[in-house]
Amino acid sequence: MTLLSLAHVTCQYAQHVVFENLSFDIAAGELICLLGPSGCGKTTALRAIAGFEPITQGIIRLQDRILSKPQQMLAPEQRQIGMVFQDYALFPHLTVLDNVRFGLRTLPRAERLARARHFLAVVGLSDYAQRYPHELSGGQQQRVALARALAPQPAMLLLDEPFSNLDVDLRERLSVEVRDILKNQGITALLVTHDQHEAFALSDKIGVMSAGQIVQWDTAFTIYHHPANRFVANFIGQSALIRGQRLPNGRVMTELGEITVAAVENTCNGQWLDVLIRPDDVVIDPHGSLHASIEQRAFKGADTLYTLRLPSGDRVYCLLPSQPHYALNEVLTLRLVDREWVAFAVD
Ligand SMILES: Nc1ncnc2c1ncn2[C@@H]1O[C@H](COP(=O)(O)OP(=O)(O)OP(=O)(O)O)[C@@H](O)[C@H]1O
Repeated sequence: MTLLSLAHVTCQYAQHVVFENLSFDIAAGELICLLGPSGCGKTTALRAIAGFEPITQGIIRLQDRILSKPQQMLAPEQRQIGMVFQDYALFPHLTVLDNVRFGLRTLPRAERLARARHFLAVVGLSDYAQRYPHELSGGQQQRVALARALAPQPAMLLLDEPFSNLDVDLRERLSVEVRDILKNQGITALLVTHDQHEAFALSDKIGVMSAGQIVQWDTAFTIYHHPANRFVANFIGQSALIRGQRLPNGRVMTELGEITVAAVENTCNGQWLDVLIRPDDVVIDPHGSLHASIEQRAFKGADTLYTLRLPSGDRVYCLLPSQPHYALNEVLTLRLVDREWVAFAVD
């Protein structure tokens, strides 16, 4: 069942159109992430849904209620939408408990207290109820902000780069934790971020945005392994593009061998294609037929990302367990994994 729907929405600041004709639906219980580079319009989309920005075309609905249409905006506090911001936005002079209780003013006193305590327990902070925000770590503050947003039991939650002030390790851990909390609570949520690891960890589906448009809407797995276009291929994960030529048998001949690629629109025999090779597409195999020398390596703890130079001078990436640790300039014997490859036509 669709909970939130944006249909043909345009949003602009004076004459500057941030996006036009933006449409997507979010089903009840889904965790969706808008992911895209800085300036592509993610935050503006979130602010339009939250009721902080007017729209000049289209319609935004939450179930059967109209939230926004041109010249008509439901006030943010009437939308039944909770917000979690990048900077936590906690009240510094209120305790953790009072921060969570703050949005429940319409409830009877005892119920406010019980509800606030319940949501502090949901985010694992019951023991911190009497502390002040400055006595908490960044991750704890963000969990208080989450409890505060959940306490009024909104119809859905919007999260604006919620983990970007946290260090990388904590960011990934908290993303997974928050996903569990939201799933356990059955909350529908829309997150915006430019951090793909955050998006991967938290969301059921990702809408990749570029210049005000959604260019792919799918699971993280599909977006990573089957990007819809070159922009998505380059923006998500590490990618190498290897030139190949379509053969009469429909397969593609590349320096890495003859491979089968997924359908590419408007291609014919002899056409040049760029085949996407991910770091996990290349594996060490003593019986493999590929040889490449190590040009660079980036140690990542459990794995190492190697930049490999092929005989032609083209490069591919290869992610391997960090042991054994191969040396720079060492020549590795490799093969490609068995898969249907994604390719893009060369203009
Ligand atoms: N209040 C504003 N007035 C005018 N232009 C704005 C305003 N806010 C944002 N913009 C412009 O609108 C465009 C989209 O901004 P937006 O903040 O939605 O992007 P974003 O994808 O969320 O970027 P980031 O990841 O950097 O937050 C940008 O070109 C930005 O400069």
